[in-house]
Amino acid sequence: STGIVAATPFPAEYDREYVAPVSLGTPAQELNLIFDTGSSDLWVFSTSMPAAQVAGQKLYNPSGSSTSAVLWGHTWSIQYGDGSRSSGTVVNELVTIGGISYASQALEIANGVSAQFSQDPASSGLLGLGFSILNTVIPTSQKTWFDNVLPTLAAPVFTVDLKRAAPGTYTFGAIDASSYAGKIEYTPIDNSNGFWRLQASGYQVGTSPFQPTTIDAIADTGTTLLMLPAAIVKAYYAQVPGSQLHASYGAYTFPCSAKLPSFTFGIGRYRGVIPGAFVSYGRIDATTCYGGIQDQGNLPFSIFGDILMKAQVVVFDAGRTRIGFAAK
Ligand SMILES: O=C([C@@H]1CCCNC1)N1CCCCC1
Repeated sequence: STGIVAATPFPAEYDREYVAPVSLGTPAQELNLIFDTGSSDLWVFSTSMPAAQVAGQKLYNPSGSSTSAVLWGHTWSIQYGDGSRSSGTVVNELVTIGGISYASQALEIANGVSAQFSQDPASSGLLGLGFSILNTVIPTSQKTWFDNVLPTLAAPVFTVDLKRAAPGTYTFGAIDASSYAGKIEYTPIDNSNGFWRLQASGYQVGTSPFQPTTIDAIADTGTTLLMLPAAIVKAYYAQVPGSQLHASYGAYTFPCSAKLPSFTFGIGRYRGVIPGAFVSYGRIDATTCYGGIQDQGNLPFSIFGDILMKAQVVVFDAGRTRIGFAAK
C-alpha cells in the first residue's frame, strides 16, 4: 500500500509547525496531528482532558468508537526538548493515514498537557515517526504506526515534502519522482538512540567557500528551526548586517530589511541549498525578525528541523537505514 496526506503549516504568518490529518476509530474521528520524526509516541487530546487545558483542539473520544480497547495498566508520559510535556493512558485503536490502516495501533490518550500544547489550537497531538525504542509507554513500550504498517507498504519508506507558507505532503510507501529535481543523495543513519541521526559533510554561507566539517545531526520534522553548532551560526550571521544574538530572546535576530544569505549543507558531495528567504522565521516587532538558524546550545547534536526540510524532499528509508535529500 501507499498513502499521502497534506502537511499544512501553522500559523499562516510563519511555519511554526506542520499538521496532517489522522483518522481514529469507528466511526472515524479525524484529528490534525504534528508528524514528528524526533519522537515515537502517538498521542492525542482527548475527552479525558481538563477543560482548562483545551483551547479549540479537536478531542478524541474513545467512548465514541466501537473499535477502541483499553490497554489495561499502561500509561505514558513524555517531555520534549523544549520542556513541553503530556501524559495519559493507552487504548488500542484503528488508525488510518492516507488510506493506510492499522487495526490495533497503541493510541496514547492525554489526560494532561503543558501550556505549549494547550495554547496551540492547530494541533490535537503528535504522531511519532522516530524509532520505537523512544516510545514512553510503560510497562511495555509500543510500536509507532509506521513500524506497524511497514510490512504492508509498497516500499519501506516515507517521504517528507514540506513547503514554505504552503501545504506540502507526507507520503508513506513511495517516493514521488515528480516531486524533486536531480538525484536523491542518501547517507546512512544511526538509529541506536531512536533518532534519524546522520552526519552531514559541511556547510557554506551564501557564495562563500564550502567548509568541509562533520555535522552530527538528527532530522526532526517536529523541530521548527535549524539548530547548529555555535561557530557555524556565528559564521552565518556574520554575513547579515545588523544581526545580533539578542540578549532578551537568547536567539539571533536581524533587521527584517536585511537580505539574508542562503545556507548550504553537504551530504557527501551533494549540496542542499536553503534560500536566504527561508531563514527568516518571522517578525517579532516593526523592524526585527527572528532567525531560522539558531545555536544548538548544549544538545549533543544539531537538529535539521523544518527550516531545512522545507527546502528539500527528504526520504526516510527504514528499509536501508538511510536518509535521502533532493532539491525541488
Ligand atoms: O524533544 C525533542 C524534539 C522536540 C521537538 C519535536 N521533536 C522532538 N527531542 C529532539 C532533540 C533532542 C531531545 C529530544
